[in-house]
Amino acid sequence: MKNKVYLSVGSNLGDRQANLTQAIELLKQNPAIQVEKVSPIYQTQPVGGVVQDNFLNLAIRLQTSLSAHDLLDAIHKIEQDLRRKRLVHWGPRTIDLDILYFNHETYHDQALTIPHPEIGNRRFVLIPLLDVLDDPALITQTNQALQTTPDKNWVEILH
Ligand SMILES: Nc1ncnc2c1ncn2[C@@H]1O[C@H](COP(=O)(O)OP(=O)(O)OP(=O)(O)O)[C@@H](O)[C@H]1O
Ligand SMILES: Nc1nc2c(c(=O)[nH]1)N=C(CO)CN2
Repeated sequence: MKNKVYLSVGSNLGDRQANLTQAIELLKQNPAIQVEKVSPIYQTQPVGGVVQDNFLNLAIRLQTSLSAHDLLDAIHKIEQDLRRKRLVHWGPRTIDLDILYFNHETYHDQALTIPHPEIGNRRFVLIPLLDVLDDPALITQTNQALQTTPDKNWVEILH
């Protein structure tokens, strides 16, 4: 059985664009994952009060035969892979992958909260997500969230 999943991906350290590209490549190399659509890359103002460099963010729509928890494990491996590689060659790099939606299922346990609780508070999630959504109900919900979100941080498409 295939599961439809939306991910949010972000990087704000090192070669941010290469980090995003490598994360997508590693997802594609997993035979249990089919990447269906990748949003454009957006440059985004850091959210959360920590003084740090601007992020690059994107969203992904994929199909997978993995369970939500197995997908989380796969995502953690990708994060570790990229961090480890960068530690060796170029010093620390960051990549973060969050599961936004997994079908229409809800998870709330020690490892996973789905839908991701911060979706509505993050323009850097909502705007790329709109580029990859193909579910009319989620498109309506996401457009509404974009209009009502308290987040005022800028998000600009990267040229
Ligand atoms: N929907 C989800 N997607 C990814 N990780 C999740 C999710 N729900 C819970 N987690 C847990 O969050 C942990 C990762 O936390 P992390 O330090 O990356 O949070 P963060 O990226 O700083 O914050 P945020 O999740 O708000 O973006 C993972 O180990 C995972 O168990
Ligand atoms: N713009 C932006 N801000 C953030 C991001 C991110 O991906 N983009 N991720 C965070 C921790 O997950 C905290 N703040």
